[in-house]
Amino acid sequence: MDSARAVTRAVTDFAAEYLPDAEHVCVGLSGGPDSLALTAAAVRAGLRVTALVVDHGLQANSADVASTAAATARALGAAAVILPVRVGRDGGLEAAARAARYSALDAARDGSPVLLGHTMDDQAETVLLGLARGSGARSIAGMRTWTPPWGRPLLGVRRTQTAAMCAELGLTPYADPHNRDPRFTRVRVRTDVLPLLDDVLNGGVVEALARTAASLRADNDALDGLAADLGAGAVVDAGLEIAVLAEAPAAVRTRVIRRWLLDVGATEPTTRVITAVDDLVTRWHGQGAVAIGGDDTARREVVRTAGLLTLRTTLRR
Ligand SMILES: Nc1ncnc2c1ncn2[C@@H]1O[C@H](COP(=O)(O)OP(=O)(O)OP(=O)(O)O)[C@@H](O)[C@H]1O
Repeated sequence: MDSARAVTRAVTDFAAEYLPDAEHVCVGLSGGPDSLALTAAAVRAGLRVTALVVDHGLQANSADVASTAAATARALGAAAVILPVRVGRDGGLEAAARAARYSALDAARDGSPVLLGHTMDDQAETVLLGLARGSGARSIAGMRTWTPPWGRPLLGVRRTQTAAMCAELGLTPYADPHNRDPRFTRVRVRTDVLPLLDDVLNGGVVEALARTAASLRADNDALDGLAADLGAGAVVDAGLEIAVLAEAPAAVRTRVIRRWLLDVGATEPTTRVITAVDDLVTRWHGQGAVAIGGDDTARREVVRTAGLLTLRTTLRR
């Protein structure tokens, strides 16, 4: 029962640190080994647990998978709710399924935190993929343990441990064929790239990548703090003062710009938009504008005028 004990300990430690007052938690349960082990561990940790099982309706057997997962959760001593969702096609199937899943979990959680079964292996895959794609520090920093209402108690746990816990408890997790389908980049990273890299470097690669993520998160947090201080002094009449911004290093400037864009109502700004707005600060003299989207009725731009970045909304005819 070594793995069951280790995984349960991870959940107990997580709950003590982040949810000292919570008696009820939800668990996002796909039926796979990670979230099944998480559900069992949360019950064993003494929490009152409701397993939320999202049925994306994308595979012929999805309703059976969901009801088996829910039944297993009930047998473990948790309550279980199945949430059928309709998945659109916006931004690709995987992204649409993820968006539908998170919004269903959020709608069903009823004020409770939701624990997710991401493991150290997921973290390592995210870091490696981010590095290979030239992503910024924010995405290479990987997932956080606690971004309310989402908790990830298993980020320090290996996937081998969740599988072993399921075996120890006699649980049969669902083996999602997607998780073995080599057409998915992440699957190739998991099955081909990481094992090879681990072999070449004599082991420890997953742990090392997770350490990289953790140290980047610490650096990011420090830069976020500096940016918050600078941003507080740079906002004038809902605009951003260029002179204050221009003195700061790029990592701080771009953070102030991102925060300000969010505050003035931009949806999650892309790196391209942030870089273009930053160019208004560092390269433009006089006037300039960057489109930041909008909708059918209005066009939105960031404009540089008289030492200030401001948001301009123009109604479309
Ligand atoms: N259909 C689902 N219903 C509820 N929660 C889900 C669902 N799919 C994923 N999740 C949650 O998100 C986490 C990460 O999802 P991901 O797709 O990476 O995992 P997975 O392949 O389903 O593996 P596992 O179930 O073993 O965690 C899961 O551990 C689970 O907590």
